[in-house]
Amino acid sequence: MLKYFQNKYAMSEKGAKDLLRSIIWTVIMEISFMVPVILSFKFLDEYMSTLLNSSNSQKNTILYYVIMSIAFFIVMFVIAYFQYDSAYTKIYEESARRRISLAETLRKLPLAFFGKKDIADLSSTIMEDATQVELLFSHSVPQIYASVLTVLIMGIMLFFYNWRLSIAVFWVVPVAALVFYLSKKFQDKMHYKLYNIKRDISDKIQEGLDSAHEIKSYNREEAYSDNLNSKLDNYEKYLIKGELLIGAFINLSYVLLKLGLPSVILYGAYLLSTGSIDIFTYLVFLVVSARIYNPIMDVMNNFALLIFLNVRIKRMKEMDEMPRQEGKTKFYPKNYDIEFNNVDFSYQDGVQTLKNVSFIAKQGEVTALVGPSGGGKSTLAKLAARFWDIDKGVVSLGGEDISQVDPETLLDNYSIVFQDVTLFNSSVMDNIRIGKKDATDNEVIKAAKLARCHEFINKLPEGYDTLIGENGERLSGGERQRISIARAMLKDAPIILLDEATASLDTENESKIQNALSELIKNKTVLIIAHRMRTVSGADKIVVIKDGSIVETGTPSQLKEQQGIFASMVKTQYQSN
Ligand SMILES: Nc1ncnc2c1ncn2[C@@H]1O[C@H](COP(=O)(O)OP(=O)(O)OP(=O)(O)O)[C@@H](O)[C@H]1O
Repeated sequence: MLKYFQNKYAMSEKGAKDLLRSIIWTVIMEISFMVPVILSFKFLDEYMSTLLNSSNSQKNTILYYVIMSIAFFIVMFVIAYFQYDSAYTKIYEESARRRISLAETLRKLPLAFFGKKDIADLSSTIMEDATQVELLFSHSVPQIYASVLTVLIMGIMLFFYNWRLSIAVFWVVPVAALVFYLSKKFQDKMHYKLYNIKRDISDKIQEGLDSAHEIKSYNREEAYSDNLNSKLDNYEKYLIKGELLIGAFINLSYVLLKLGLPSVILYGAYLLSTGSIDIFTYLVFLVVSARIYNPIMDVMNNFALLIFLNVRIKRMKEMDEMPRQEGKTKFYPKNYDIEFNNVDFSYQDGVQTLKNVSFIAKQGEVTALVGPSGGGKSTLAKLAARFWDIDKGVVSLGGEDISQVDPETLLDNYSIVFQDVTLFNSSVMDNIRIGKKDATDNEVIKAAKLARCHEFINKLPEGYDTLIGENGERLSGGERQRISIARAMLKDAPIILLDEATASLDTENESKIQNALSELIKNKTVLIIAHRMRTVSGADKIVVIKDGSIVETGTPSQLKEQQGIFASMVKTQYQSN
């Protein structure tokens, strides 16, 4: 049972145990709710017979039942306490564990996995799905299982008590269940469809938020909102259709269930008149049939939620099963040479991005990756830092295969400056300090000066303490890039990856930064991607990548002599300048 819960609901062992405990307590609580009414009838039955027999034991009977009632009240209180604790407190603990484990999974996913579209999806899995699952587990799942068990236990007990009346109580259950079962396939389909439409809408909204500038500048607002509106209309249409049809099936099942009570009244009255049962038995069955259908209705009510839960759990499982990157957390390479050895890589099955790539980026040298757009330069740089794991071959650092090293440990050795700089809505000081958590203010300022940031930071309203807005919206492209360079300066790691690092800088700033970078990169392994040939002319080695393969390697002067792609790129750029 525990294993079943663990697999079905992607739970920890402790969570599965708590769920089982919660189900048991809910069953005990459901059954205990019937006891006071039965106790009252028992009391009435005995009290009446003592009255009729004019016996003297009336007082004793009352006292006995008062004590019983108080004792039972206490027992019910204790049961309710344990039920609450197991269904809420413990389930929330599991939920916290689930969120932590999802977040932990995120840490271990390949870094490059976090494309923009995926982020909307991931955050909805962590926040919305986890919240819904939490609600379902505290409010519905234990109740559903408990309801089924309660009906089973009560059914068996009643059957032994009086099988004929039990049939009158329970004949409606399989009939209602059949109608319900027949509608299940339809409900499944409806929920799946609705869920996907909803996800599609949140993706669309996220896309709108991410590309608000582009939408405005290309006058695409109307097209965007028409598209979103039609998706919302579609969602509403399905929602109404689904609610109506599901409601119709569920109500039909309810009506069928309700036929149970009149069956017991009529058949019980008949049995009573023939003397086959006594009045107490008749009353007990009336009480039971007034209550027993509630748990069954609960199951039906919550069944749709269970189907919905399955969809969400499936997504969580998918996330849990994504390939994680792990490896040793102690890593001391003997040098910082990066070597690609016969590397194949593809983002998607069937579309090979890199083919049989081999080259070395040596420590103390600047290795420049150049080539036509889409050739695979950025991909190569990302693979050098294990943003993805490769399909074939080896990428090694200091002779050690990086796929065996924990990505966080590995990245300690890298300073990375990308085209798209991510800044956080905190102070400039904190944004630079990301490069080195324990850096002093003076160290941050020194790095900022080297990256030519100091001047513009001082002009900000509160200098280094200025909050720079969501993703640095208050800074220009060049300023953001310089902040990113300052981070790299501060981190001062032995390997430097520069992806178009100076693309958004004006000529004056670019040359200043080039000087600063030349300080930074001394005796380091530098892998630089640059389109501008001026940037790479000082490189020690050029690697030309075209269509995912290396087509030329050598020093700039060697390649110029070869009259190949590099030479023609240099020529074209100087002509256009
Ligand atoms: N995350 C991704 N998922 C799928 N395909 C991708 C992804 N990133 C890049 N690609 C594809 O891989 C190929 C190589 O892209 P890459 O960005 O490495 O080229 P590049 O040489 O750096 O291009 P550019 O100079 O234009 O930046 C391209 O065809 C690109 O469409």
